[in-house]
Amino acid sequence: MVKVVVCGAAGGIGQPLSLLLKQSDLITDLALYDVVNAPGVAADLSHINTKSKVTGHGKDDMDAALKDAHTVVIPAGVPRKPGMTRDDLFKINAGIIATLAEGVAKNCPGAFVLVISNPVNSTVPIVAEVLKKHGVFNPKKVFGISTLDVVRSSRFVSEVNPSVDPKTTRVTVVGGHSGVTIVPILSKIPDFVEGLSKEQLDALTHRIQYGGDEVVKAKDGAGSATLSMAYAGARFALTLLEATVAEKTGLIESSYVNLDADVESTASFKAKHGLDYFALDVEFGKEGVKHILPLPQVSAYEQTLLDAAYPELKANITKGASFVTSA
Ligand SMILES: NC(=O)C1=CN([C@@H]2O[C@H](COP(=O)(O)OP(=O)(O)OC[C@H]3O[C@@H](n4cnc5c(N)ncnc54)[C@H](O)[C@@H]3O)[C@@H](O)[C@H]2O)C=CC1
Ligand SMILES: O=C([O-])CC(=O)C(=O)O
Repeated sequence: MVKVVVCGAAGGIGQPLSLLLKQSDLITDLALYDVVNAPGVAADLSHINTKSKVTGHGKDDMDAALKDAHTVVIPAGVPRKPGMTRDDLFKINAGIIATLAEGVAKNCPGAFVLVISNPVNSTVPIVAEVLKKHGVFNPKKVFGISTLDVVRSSRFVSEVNPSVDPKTTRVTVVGGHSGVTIVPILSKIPDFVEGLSKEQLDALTHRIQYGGDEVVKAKDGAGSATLSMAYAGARFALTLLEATVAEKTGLIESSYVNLDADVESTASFKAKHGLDYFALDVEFGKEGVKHILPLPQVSAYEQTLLDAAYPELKANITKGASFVTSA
């Protein structure tokens, strides 16, 4: 059985994400959990003629939804409105995430946990601390989903230089998932940065760092990115399933992870910056994180971006972790 659970499945991200996951033959059971409308969404999706069996689980049915899950994807919680930062969501979403992590610890302690709910920089440490409290934390299995930053980068780069194919050009984005903590390493794209003026580089970098705000503003109070996030979340989840279920090798996605997932590769970076979590390119294996690729060589411009990211990231991590440890 390969059971995938979507928590927050009736929401703006949850519904299209569940639809995309329903396309996969690697999934045998697709469980949709939400505090509202999950049975309706499940009934609808269950008519699609692919292999997985779809079940819907309402408010009082979290344990059954999570029972024996292989992978749990979490887009549960509130999204931003114009004028808010992702950190403004902490007050409501921290408790939601902690409750779901308790459910994971109790019902599927060995599951891969993919955290979409914001603020990702803090919600991932919350999940980790709850799992630690229960003695079931495996840093190789908990992922913050920063894939949308990579997806956006590929697209935005192709808009600046139309000879770049957005589908095949992967941009490495490191750091975290909010504002200045999102650090695109554009210098790694062959022959790209050299052709840009300083103004173009500034504008592109800003657009990648604040791509979420662009959508929040355009939706004008009706929420944040949902369709592009569902695409990005499905891409991440399905790639992880290819590695863990189909045992394909050499698969890489960027993710915001606990650096202890690959101590050998990250120990000196962690010691130097005092950070427990950071988004880096991650190679997947059967058990989740196989290898965290080291921070690539960066330009002087990118070093300035990194220097701005570190303190904010550190504060976000501490806030998330202490929500659990000092509760
Ligand atoms: N990581 C990323 O790149 C991105 C993250 N997000 C974040 O994803 C989250 C969800 O966004 P949307 O789907 O647009 O919001 P939404 O409000 O449309 O959907 C959220 C769903 O979560 C459900 N929910 C609330 N409390 C729950 C609980 N305790 N258990 C289970 N379900 C619960 C709600 O009923 C709702 O259906 C937000 O925090 C948003 O900021 C959004 C876009 C990108
Ligand atoms: O901006 C937001 O609040 C949602 C998000 O994380 C994104 O679109 O990157």
